[in-house]
Amino acid sequence: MAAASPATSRWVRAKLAVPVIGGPLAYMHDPLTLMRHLYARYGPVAPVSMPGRTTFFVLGPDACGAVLQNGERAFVNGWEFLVGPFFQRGLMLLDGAEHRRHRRILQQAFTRERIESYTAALGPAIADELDGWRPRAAFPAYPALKRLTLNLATRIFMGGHRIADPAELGRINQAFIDCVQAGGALLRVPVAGNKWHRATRGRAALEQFLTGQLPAAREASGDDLFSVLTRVQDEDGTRFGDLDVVNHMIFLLMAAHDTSTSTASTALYHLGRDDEWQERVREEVLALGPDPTVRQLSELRDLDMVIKECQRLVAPVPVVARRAVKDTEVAGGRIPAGAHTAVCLQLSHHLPEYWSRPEVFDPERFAPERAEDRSHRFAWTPFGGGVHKCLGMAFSDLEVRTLLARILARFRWSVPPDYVPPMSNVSLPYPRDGLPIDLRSLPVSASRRSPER
Ligand code: HEM
Repeated sequence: MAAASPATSRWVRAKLAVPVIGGPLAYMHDPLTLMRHLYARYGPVAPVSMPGRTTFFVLGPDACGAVLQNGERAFVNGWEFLVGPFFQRGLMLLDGAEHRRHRRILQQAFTRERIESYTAALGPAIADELDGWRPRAAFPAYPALKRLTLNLATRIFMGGHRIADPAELGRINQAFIDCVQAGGALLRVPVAGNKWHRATRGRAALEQFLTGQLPAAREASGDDLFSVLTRVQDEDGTRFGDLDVVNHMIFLLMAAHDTSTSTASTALYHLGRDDEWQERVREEVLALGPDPTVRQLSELRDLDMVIKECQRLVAPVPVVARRAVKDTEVAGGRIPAGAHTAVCLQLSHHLPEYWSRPEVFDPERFAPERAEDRSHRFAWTPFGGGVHKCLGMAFSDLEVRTLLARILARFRWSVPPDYVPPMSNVSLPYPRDGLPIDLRSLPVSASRRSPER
């Protein structure tokens, strides 16, 4: 791979040289530059000093694939350290036999029929939400998308138990933000007002809210995820207890809205810079007529390529966390027992060995004729791999497609050609400035063909 430029290498080296907090500082400032620098300097396994520990960064698709597949059973999940207290006992934080047992039960809530029933409500729900968007210059797209996807997640996943009161929704949204942001906290004990403290309060608010709704969800026998989780069972008839349902719901609601928001906001940014692609996917969507079904949307080729390209350029989960349980070797690099390990999915998406001009927005690279994502089994891994591979992949694909299709059918937007959003990388990446876009309604003649209600 091309070495990091001398200026960026100098910059990363300067940050890394700061004792104890240099690693997190370099990561938070620019994770991709850090990963490039480490890969050029150390190869597939690079030690980085973090507060209280050394974390081994795993770089490149061979090494990432080996850790994700975990053939030697040398790794367990490493999320506990980052977000354990706030997403405790969510599926991603479980291991071994317990993880398998919970995943088997949870899978019953993500069968094809269940996903179809969740997604049937997506179109009208998104249309409702978009009614509240007021087109203008510098429309803050990121917070609008985040509100929208959290509303969708609570509406689709919690059915009748959805949060109707905007103030309550605001509190719940903030509680999720606080829990996710704690992952990047340098001080990992609660001190009044710090990140850890806010996350502890956030977790308590989420537990209180969901526990309060639980009896109604049990009674309802509805088709929403919350009710379904109270009923699903594995082949031996094992079901979740109340605490399990609450723990899984907190993780699922977080997983379901932050990641989809990230993909949708990357798409608004790149389509806002590229009129040709924006028009091309709009034409594809409008050709389906006034009310496309989720199934029709799932067959759109250009929209598919755009979404994949956005998830390549900005992986919503840039790194997944593991911990070594024995001394092991990964792609020739040594990782000692007990070491925290950061599997750098994002770097694989940007390596010129696997992608032509990797920094360019070029959805056609996913077309069958080019299929750059097939250059390596682990070249494109926004959803991870191995036993923890994302359970919500199919749902999220349909959600993001429906969301973008509805936006394309209703609005046209742009960003200045030289605008690059300043990203926060404290936890999951998001544009710190709210991603201001110039949002306009489409002329009625165009939107008449749109999938409005
Ligand atoms: C663009 C959207 C999404 C992306 C990029 C994404 C990414 C990921 C990644 C990388 C992992 C693996 C974590 C690891 O290996 O430690 C994961 C796990 C998971 N995701 Fe997603 N996710 C998305 C949407 C969703 C949605 C919508 C849901 C639920 C409705 C969901 C539920 C889960 C669950 C339950 C796990 C844990 C699986 C396990 O540990 O067995 N995700 N996701």
